[in-house]
Amino acid sequence: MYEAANVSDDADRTAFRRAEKKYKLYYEQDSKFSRKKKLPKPIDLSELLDFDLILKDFNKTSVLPDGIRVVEVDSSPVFCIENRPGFYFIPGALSLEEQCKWIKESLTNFPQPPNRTNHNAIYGPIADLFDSAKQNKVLVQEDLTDNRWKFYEEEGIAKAKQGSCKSVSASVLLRKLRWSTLGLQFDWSKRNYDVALPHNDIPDALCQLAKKHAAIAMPAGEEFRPEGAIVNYFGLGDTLGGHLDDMEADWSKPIVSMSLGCKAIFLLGGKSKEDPPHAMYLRSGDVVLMAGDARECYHGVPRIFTDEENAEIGVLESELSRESGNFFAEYIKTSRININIRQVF
Ligand SMILES: O=C(O)CCC(=O)C(=O)O
Ligand SMILES: [Fe+2]
Repeated sequence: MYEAANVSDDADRTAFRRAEKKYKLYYEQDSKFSRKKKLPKPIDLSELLDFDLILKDFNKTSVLPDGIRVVEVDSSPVFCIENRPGFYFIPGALSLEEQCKWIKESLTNFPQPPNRTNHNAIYGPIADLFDSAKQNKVLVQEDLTDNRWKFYEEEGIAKAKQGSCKSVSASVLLRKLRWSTLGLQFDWSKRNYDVALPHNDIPDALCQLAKKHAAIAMPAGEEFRPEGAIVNYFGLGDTLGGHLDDMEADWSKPIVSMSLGCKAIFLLGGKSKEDPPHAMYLRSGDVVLMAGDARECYHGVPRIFTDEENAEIGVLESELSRESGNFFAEYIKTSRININIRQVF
């Protein structure tokens, strides 16, 4: 499914790869300041599709840019791209309250065992990562032979480390959280769903939300069945390389993909990496659907924005800090979370 963003299999040779390089984060020396200071290199954003703007213009004038179509769902516009059938963009689909709820769930409950995360391979299952980070705890290796790790308060570390065990702080682990899986667990080494792995159902409220937004992309008369989900966590400089999600049985069913936190650039290519991709902004609250032909289209995230001007999460940040203290707000200020929900069978 995924390939690392920095693989050089196709170097600069494909249109998709060239777009990834065009939008990814590079640093350059800042001539005005000290020699060491580096700043993000400015990029040309003029070709990006901005569905927030398209929506505003459409509401005012009923005019759409070339190549963009609209379908109305419960009197809210859903946008399509003419040459990418099966792709749907629902700007601002999630309310502020829903965004806050799913950010909090993504950080607290979703990475809890039996759900797996990228940390499983090294540390085994880790419970209560978010709370441990909040309490400045440290994960210490207890037993070398069976690779057991346990959280300690900072003052307990000296004792725990007497045997020169390895340790890592919970806040570093939270920063390095890259994915967690909900429902049926995806096995990254076998690149498939492993139904034998213990798992919980996807929470009902998330299922209902996914079903509601999936409806427009579903074959007539059928209801979306959320069976597995991948939660992606992005910090500054993190990318998701061009890929297809092809491990689900029935590609007529959509992938329902929700964006939370900092604004990102999404590339929607074609069925070949030679097809020039459409580049578009994904903002907190946007929902994207990929069904049918669009399931065969390469896509990826070459960039997230964490600077105040581009991240566009001021309202979200203040709402999060108002209702639940600074920890969630601090995390999301420099992060993006994507929840993508799939019908597996
Ligand atoms: O982060 C995104 O918006 C896309 C995620 C995605 O394509 C995936 O997880 O398969
Ligand atoms: Fe994907």
